Amino acid sequence: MLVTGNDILIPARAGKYGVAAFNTNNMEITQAIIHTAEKLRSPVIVQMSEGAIKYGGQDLANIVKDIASRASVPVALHLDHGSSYASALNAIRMGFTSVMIDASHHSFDENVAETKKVVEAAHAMGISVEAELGRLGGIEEHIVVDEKDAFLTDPQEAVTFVDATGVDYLAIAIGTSHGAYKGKGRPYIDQARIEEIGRLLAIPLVAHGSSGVPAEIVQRFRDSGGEIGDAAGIADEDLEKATQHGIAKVNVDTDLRLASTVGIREVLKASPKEFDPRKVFGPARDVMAQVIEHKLRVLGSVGKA
Ligand SMILES: O=C(COP(=O)(O)O)NO
Ligand SMILES: [Ca+2]
Ligand code: NA
Ligand SMILES: [Zn+2]
Repeated sequence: MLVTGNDILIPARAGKYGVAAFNTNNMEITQAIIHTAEKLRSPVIVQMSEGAIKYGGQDLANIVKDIASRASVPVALHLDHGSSYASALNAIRMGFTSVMIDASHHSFDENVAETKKVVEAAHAMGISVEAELGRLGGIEEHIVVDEKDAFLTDPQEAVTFVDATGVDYLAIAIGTSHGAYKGKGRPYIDQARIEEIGRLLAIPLVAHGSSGVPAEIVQRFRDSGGEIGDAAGIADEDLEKATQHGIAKVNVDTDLRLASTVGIREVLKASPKEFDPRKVFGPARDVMAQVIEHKLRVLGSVGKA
């Protein structure tokens, strides 16, 4: 069933498990996410960035809403990295049940002001809101945040921010970053910082940049003709630990991008004569389902629906 972000994340925070928020851009990605969540009796969040809305629009949002509404587990449709009040309201008009307003690259006061506006409007319509405090490294959609500017979330500031805005869940910068290159080798996750913020805030916390970039998928990507440098993602045990101290929503996009491309590359390489799209996109869906299953198990949301 299609529900709000709070319907999924408040129980997750209380139950000390993480709920994956997977980015989608088409039908097959959406099917892999929701069907795997149903198979494992897991709640799940399907999210669309502004780029995905540009790419698939209301057509894609309607595919997500339709599959979600018929699903046997709770599913929320979430706007990822909404860049403005207008963008958040547009998503709500499209039927999203959760929206992120990401004003973390602005000053603290501007972030508070923008977030407050979205919270008031969204709550008037029964929609949950995510905001962000602190800056991740890597590329945040259009904003490139280089390492020295990437700053981690201050626990006291987080309390002030949540009190001032009434936001439902808070994305915090704890060492993760977007994309396949999350720093040299295993990214350092500031667990002490998560524990401190989790002690001070009862609301669900959000970890962005949480793809694991599994070595096996990276190898298959290379073996099927893909080119990628020494990619690294967050370690499973770091993610598991974070969910014990308040992280309840865990954003994953890169892993599905890699998995779907592996599925497609392997078919095209093995069967040069193939041109039935179902034979190309079907395997993409299967590889994504494997990656999704692994993530749901790592986060502990299996059987929670
Ligand atoms: O934070 C993410 C995705 O992060 P990854 O690049 O690690 O999948 N989306 O908002
Ligand atoms: Ca941000
Ligand atoms: Na988000
Ligand atoms: Zn993100």
